[in-house]
Amino acid sequence: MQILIIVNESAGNGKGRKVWLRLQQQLTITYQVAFTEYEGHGQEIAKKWAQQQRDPMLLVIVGGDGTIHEVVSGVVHNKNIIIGVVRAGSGNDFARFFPVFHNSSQIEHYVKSAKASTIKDVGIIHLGNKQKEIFVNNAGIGFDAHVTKLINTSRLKLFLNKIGLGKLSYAVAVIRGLFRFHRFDVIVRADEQEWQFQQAWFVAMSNQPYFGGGMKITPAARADDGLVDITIVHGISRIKLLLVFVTVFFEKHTKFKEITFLQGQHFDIIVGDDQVDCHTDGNYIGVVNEETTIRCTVQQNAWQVIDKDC
Ligand SMILES: Nc1ncnc2c1ncn2[C@@H]1O[C@H](COP(=O)(O)OP(=O)(O)OP(=O)(O)O)[C@@H](O)[C@H]1O
Repeated sequence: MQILIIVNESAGNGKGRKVWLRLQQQLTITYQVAFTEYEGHGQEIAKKWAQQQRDPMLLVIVGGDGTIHEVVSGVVHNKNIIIGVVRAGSGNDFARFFPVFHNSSQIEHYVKSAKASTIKDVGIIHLGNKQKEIFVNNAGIGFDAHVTKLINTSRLKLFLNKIGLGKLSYAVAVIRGLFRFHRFDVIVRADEQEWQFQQAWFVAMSNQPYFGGGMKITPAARADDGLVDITIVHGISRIKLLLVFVTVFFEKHTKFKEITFLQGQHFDIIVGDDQVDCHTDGNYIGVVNEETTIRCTVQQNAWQVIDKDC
């Protein structure tokens, strides 16, 4: 079985490089390696390799959720590619739900043994007619995407990274976002049904339960049920939103009347504001407005992951 390792050395504020150096020292099997050098490069590398592939290939990703998003985007519907991940990100929501490799011996054992894999769903969002993106973990519009944008554009992150406090940048961005963010009205439609929400903080579209670095926001989401799970947090104060974030860690947020859970095969989402931020798997993708219908669907049998924790 051919093995390609795609490494994002910058993932997890430099953790990618450390994890890779350890793997490199320990691996005794034959493999090829490619390093991502810029945003979107993971998708380009994965696509190029997958197109040439005639036999099964294990594609090992050393990185976080954003790198996984890019690589899976490059190989969806390619039956020869099996994804294995060695987590090296900051949030690592993928690794909280999907099976991953924890060390080099697990990779070697997998390659030498039965090489079992399972087939998973992928979420899809269309932003109007212009843009189509997949999501492996989740996509979101509103507060979570706004926080992602703040982290990406903040000079504070560079500074915190320099002094070894990079992990703080998420907390700082959440607090800044909490005071700046404008809540928005939103309509969600599915077949004949319509729901209207006022003063929404965010709409999360999930393929698996975890979001934002370990919050089990959508406990019912499963990546092989052919369904997408929508969570809308609406009509609550800033202080109560913080309370929601705390209770998510204990799965008590499901009791709030201001959090609505929907499940289905497809949804149309229309915001009543002119600039609402949007992300897929933690990668910021831009803004949507009243003119952009966001169509969210799911595709089954879209990609393969190693069968279970090795
Ligand atoms: N060499 C590089 N330098 C800078 N950014 C890169 C490089 N290679 C890839 N990237 C970008 O880095 C982004 C972040 O990577 P990734 O999501 O894996 O790490 P993370 O944000 O620390 O982890 P997580 O998403 O799990 O919190 C990716 O979306 C990718 O576009």
